[in-house]
Amino acid sequence: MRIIRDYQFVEPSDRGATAVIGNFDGVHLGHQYVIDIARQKATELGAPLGVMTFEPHPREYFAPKAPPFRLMNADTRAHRLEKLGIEALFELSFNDTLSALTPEEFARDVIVDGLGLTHVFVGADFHFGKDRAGTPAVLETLGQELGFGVTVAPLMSDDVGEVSSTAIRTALTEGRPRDAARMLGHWHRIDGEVIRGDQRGRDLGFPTANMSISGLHPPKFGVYAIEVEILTGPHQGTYGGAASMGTRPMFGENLPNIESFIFDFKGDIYGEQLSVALIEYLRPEEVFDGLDALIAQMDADCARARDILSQLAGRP
Ligand SMILES: Cc1cc2nc3c(=O)[nH]c(=O)nc-3n(C[C@H](O)[C@H](O)[C@H](O)COP(=O)(O)O)c2cc1C
Ligand SMILES: Nc1ncnc2c1ncn2[C@@H]1O[C@H](COP(=O)(O)OP(=O)(O)O)[C@@H](O)[C@H]1O
Repeated sequence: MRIIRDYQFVEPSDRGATAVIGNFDGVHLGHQYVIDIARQKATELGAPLGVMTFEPHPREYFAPKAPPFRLMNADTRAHRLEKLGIEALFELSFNDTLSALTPEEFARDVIVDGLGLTHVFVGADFHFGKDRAGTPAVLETLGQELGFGVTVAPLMSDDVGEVSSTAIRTALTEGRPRDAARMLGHWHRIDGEVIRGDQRGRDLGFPTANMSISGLHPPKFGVYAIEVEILTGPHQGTYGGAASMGTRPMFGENLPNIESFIFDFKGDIYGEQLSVALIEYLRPEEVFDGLDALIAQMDADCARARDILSQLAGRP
């Protein structure tokens, strides 16, 4: 997958692609559905299958002080899109210039002159351009005037309701990772590097691989049954585990993070890339009356997590 960040400097060989336009936060089943529609059309046209997205997320750009809401960072999103067979990722810098373009300017400067797209795809609720003035209907008109194809995909829902990044965030905030997974088409994962903590875990008999969740939408704080993938280094593989997400109130005031105890594993994984899937919420973080009580509860958490993981029939 080629990543193109500046719409004003595009190799001639990268022109002529198709692109699904959106933020793709979570790369959920709704996103995958539009990508499937685009894949068919791209094949028909003999054009590369592309995605146009924005970094930072426009909401982060307009409200930089608002609490973090993203389900994934740009790297994880790119990785997921690549796995879906996207050939060209137009990850455009969302800045003063881009945000100030009117719908007409966006179509002319970015879609046509900049990227030379042949066909674009958007969801029915797509808005674009200064003041969100552009609608799918406006885009269709501009496509006719300027000579690019436009497909507007209907919004996807499942038996329970609309599939959206917002609904996924709510499920995670409420401690319902299985509902999030149903809309994502895969478990919600937190990806990142294993960083050093207070080196306390090993003394408790529960060494934990710590990862920052800074910049990400925080799922409900508490203890989870997890599946861990170690993506780099000599210990690569998939393991079960139990993790604590939050501020570790037993040990003073701490920044929120996720600490994963990996079952049946010994080894040094500092600095390695980990992907932690949230499977089931077990309980809130608590302050216990001493370390023995915490350790007894951690034993019980792990027994429960093992039980839950043993009953998983593969993917959600
Ligand atoms: C299964 C599990 C349950 C946990 N439960 C709690 C808890 O209820 N309250 C709390 O303050 N910390 C809890 N923790 C976090 C531990 O306090 C933390 O992992 C430990 O302090 C090690 O920190 P370190 O990795 O920075 O050394 C839990 C951790 C795990 C793995
Ligand atoms: N079963 C395990 N689960 C998680 N980490 C483990 C495990 N066994 C060894 N480790 C290693 O121990 C480190 C965690 O030990 P810990 O005492 O909790 O220190 P820290 O506070 O730095 O996380 C992990 O980052 C990893 O390198």
